[in-house]
Amino acid sequence: MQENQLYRKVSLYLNSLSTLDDSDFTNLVTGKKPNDIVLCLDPNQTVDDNFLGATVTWSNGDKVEREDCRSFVLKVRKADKRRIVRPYLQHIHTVADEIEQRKQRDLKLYMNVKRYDDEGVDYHPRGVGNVRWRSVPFTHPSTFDTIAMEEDLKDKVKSDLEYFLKAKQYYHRLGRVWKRSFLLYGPSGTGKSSFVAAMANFISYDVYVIDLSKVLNDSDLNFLLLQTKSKSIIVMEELDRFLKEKSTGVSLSGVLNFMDGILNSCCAEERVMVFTMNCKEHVDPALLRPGRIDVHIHFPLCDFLAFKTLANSYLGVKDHKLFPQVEEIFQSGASLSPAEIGELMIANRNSPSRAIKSVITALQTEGDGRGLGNVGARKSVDEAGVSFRSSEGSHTYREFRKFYGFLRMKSNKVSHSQTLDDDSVHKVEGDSMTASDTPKRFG
Ligand SMILES: Nc1ncnc2c1ncn2[C@@H]1O[C@H](COP(=O)(O)OP(=O)(O)OP(=O)(O)O)[C@@H](O)[C@H]1O
Ligand SMILES: [Mg+2]
Repeated sequence: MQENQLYRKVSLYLNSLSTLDDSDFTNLVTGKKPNDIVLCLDPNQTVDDNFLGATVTWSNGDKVEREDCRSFVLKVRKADKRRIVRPYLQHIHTVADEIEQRKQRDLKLYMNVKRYDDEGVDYHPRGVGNVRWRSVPFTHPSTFDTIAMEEDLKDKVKSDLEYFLKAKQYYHRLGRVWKRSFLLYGPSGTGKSSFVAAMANFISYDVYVIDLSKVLNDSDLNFLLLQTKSKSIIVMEELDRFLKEKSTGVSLSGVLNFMDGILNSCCAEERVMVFTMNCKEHVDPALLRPGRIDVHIHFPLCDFLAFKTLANSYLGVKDHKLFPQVEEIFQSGASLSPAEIGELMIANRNSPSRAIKSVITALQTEGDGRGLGNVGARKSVDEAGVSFRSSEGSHTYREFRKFYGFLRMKSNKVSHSQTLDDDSVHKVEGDSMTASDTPKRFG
């Protein structure tokens, strides 16, 4: 049920052969970029290749009953077969990997489609095109630079991702699936989805967005996971809403297994899983334990610092005579989401004063009091880099570490077994980061 990676590599390899240019005819296909032209082997076309002195011939396989099952046929002289087939296929792997490396990965955005239509007819009878993902080019412009967020927190996430990309052996030595899970939680319009796009652009991973309303049941969810490719971010948005409203055929245990079940061992390798919620207070704690969720990131409403970042991005102003008034209103407990502030600034982008006055008015009318619970988040984000809030407001950094393990950023030379005592100072040393995999109890 998974894509045959070798087919894709042979296709890349054949389309790179110069002998394809010498053919009497071939198919010209638009590549991923509008001005890309890709030569594609025609069903009735053969193309020769030479390897270790032997001539081999490739052609397209005949159409078999499954319309989506395409194939290539390789013809090798019997006398050459034993000598060249294996090294030749290795050669194809190498060349195809080099081509992929060279190509700026054109990211794709995959969305899952329903299994049955409204009349209950199976969209994907077994064996015929049962691919449940549809893809479009992923062109979201969001980057970590465009997200108004603590620089320190962004740096921590970037180094976490960079470390993850290089940590295959480390995870396997621990007997763990090489995957990383993030929970992004916070009110609407605070940048969660934009942050996912920034992550994808940062590590050049495709994005699979699971629409739980189109998932039939737990096994259907597993089937979708089975069809995802490595080097991808799998996103489950508004998970808290779905679990609360039970507006999906997927059960809590189905989600728990999706996050950390046995299927992960074969289909979650080299994947980043991201779950977004507006509020995690009422979510089953089993869902949030390390291993299911490795990093929690809170997206608070705006405070004055975030407001200034947005004013700089949207209006190009780093300071303004109205800023003291804005700061005072934020300190009185008013707040708005970055989305709301961003929209007001875009609407008045030609006049910074008018834009800032419109934000002041909005803070005084719609934003009054919304920021009261918000201040702690900023503090815990400052301190922890990975914020953590519970129903009684935000915990201090020390409490946070007691509950959810911690991200230790330290130089390679410090042994992994060392546990940091309560008073150790966290600092980023070198580029390695190890995350404790079992919650540490301190003190
Ligand atoms: N922290 C931020 N920095 C910059 N822009 C932001 C930020 N938060 C939100 N925005 C802007 O607001 C709009 C909505 O953001 P986004 O969709 O990421 O919010 P969200 O948290 O996913 O909202 P929801 O919970 O409703 O899905 C986007 O256009 C984005 O550019
Ligand atoms: Mg969103």
